[in-house]
Amino acid sequence: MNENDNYNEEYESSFLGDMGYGEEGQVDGQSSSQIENKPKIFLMGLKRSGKSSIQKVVFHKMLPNETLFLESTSKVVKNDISNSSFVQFQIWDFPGQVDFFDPTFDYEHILNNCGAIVFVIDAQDEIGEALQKLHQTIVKVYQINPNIHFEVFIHKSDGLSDDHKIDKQRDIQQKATDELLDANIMVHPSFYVTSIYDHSIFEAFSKVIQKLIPQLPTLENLLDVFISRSRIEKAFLVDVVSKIYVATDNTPVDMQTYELCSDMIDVVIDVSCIYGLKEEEEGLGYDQESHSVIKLNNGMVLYLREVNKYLALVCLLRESNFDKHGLIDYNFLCFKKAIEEVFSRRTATRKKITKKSN
Ligand SMILES: Nc1nc2c(ncn2[C@@H]2O[C@H](COP(=O)(O)OP(=O)(O)OP(=O)(O)O)[C@@H](O)[C@H]2O)c(=O)[nH]1
Repeated sequence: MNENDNYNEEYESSFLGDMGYGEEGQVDGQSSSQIENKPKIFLMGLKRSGKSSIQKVVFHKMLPNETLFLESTSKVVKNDISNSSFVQFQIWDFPGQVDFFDPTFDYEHILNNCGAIVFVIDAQDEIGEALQKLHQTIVKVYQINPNIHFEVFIHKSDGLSDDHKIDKQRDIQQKATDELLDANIMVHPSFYVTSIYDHSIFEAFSKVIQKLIPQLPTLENLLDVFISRSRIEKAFLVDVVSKIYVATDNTPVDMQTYELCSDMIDVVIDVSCIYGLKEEEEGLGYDQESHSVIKLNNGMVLYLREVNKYLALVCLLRESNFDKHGLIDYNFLCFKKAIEEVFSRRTATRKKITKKSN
């Protein structure tokens, strides 16, 4: 099997292309070496476990119900995800029927630039075969590139009761880690219970991607300082198009809060598109003017500000702490400036690397 014969490139589906964004995220303007050098995330797992659906729902805004009509993938599908300044990577969707370790497939070469392997297990199906394949994959990949992160999605959890979900996760986690210990493989995969029918898939993908962002500790520190100075309960730095959060402060993430913050982006963009854009003007309805405050009936306030053309800061705070909102606005400007610095350093470093490699 030849690598080049077996993938479909779906670069045209990049959100950047859709939104007409240019500069850094430009897909068409990138040389093939630039595209190749982006970290890769591999989606693997048995047939019909839900790999293509995950990719379509998270990065292509496909409605979960529409995935029912997805055909089985027959070739490796490469997707270039360049929608956010911090999130630039490729996703490779491996069909369940393809044997990744077929000797004629140049897997050693492609594993070298791989950042993470997301292994999808259908939680509604028999797990024995999936666990076996997961084990084989980890053992082989670890020998070639021990730096790859292994992420296991215990998927289609919507079909399970809450108790059953916990049991399933415990069972899979226990069996998978025991087998690795027996084989003396020092890998600690992360496990997530996911479904495309709720926000769990976005939360899990956010965590997978965060591990690939070298600036993550800086972003988290900035968010910590920002929330403590502004008396905010929770803040997310969200990629506007995919709704993946690239960073959050270090207080625990509650799924409902994340869902609320993510829904707020939709509300703001929908209202901007309907009432904010001039006639015949096309666009995402999101620019440097975008900001919004929504007071909820439970005494909490949602606060959204544009950070750059890809990212929004969405916060949840108590209404009683919103009295000094001038202070929050001021702190936000300092936060935004700091993010710009992180961003410009990154761009400068990249340019240097590109120059050197030329
Ligand atoms: N209930 C439920 N069904 C899901 C979920 N995710 C995917 N599915 C369904 O699972 C079926 C298979 O999904 P695909 O995304 O085609 O699976 P795949 O792993 O890409 O399959 P191959 O291309 O054959 O490797 C589809 O009917 C999806 O609608 C989920 O979270 N919950």
